[in-house]
Amino acid sequence: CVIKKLQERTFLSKGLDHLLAQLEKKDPQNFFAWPVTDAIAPGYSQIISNPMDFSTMRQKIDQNEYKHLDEFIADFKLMCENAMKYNHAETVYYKASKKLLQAGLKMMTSDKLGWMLNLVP
Ligand SMILES: COc1ccc(OC)c(-c2cc(C(C)=O)n3cccnc23)c1
Repeated sequence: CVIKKLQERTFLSKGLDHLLAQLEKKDPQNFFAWPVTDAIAPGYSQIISNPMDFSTMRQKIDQNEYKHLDEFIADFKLMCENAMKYNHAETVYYKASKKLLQAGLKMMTSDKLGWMLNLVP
């Protein structure tokens, strides 16, 4: 019923809020906090067709755009993979994104989160 759907929705967004906060702590330099601009990364918008960053993920949580945990995980992976595509392997950004991806996926795919995987069918 509608009430149950709404309850599940807020339950999921509470869980995603918590996950996002944990992920943001793993980016102390705030390289992933905001959209990357062509001003700071020449040609970025030509190379990266689907940009993603933590502030956009926050917006999507607040607008209930994530129906499942795996959609949230897909955006997190997209954000990290963009950084590994645009930046060369020896850059601080490539290294930070590789480390963030590994630590983030480890945290999100642990069995502790099983309860979130089947929320909001
Ligand atoms: C040096 O301080 C900042 C501050 C914010 C940034 O992105 C939001 C970035 C940044 C973040 C990135 C990424 C994530 O590719 N990047 C790539 C090239 C040049 N700068 C960046 C760097």
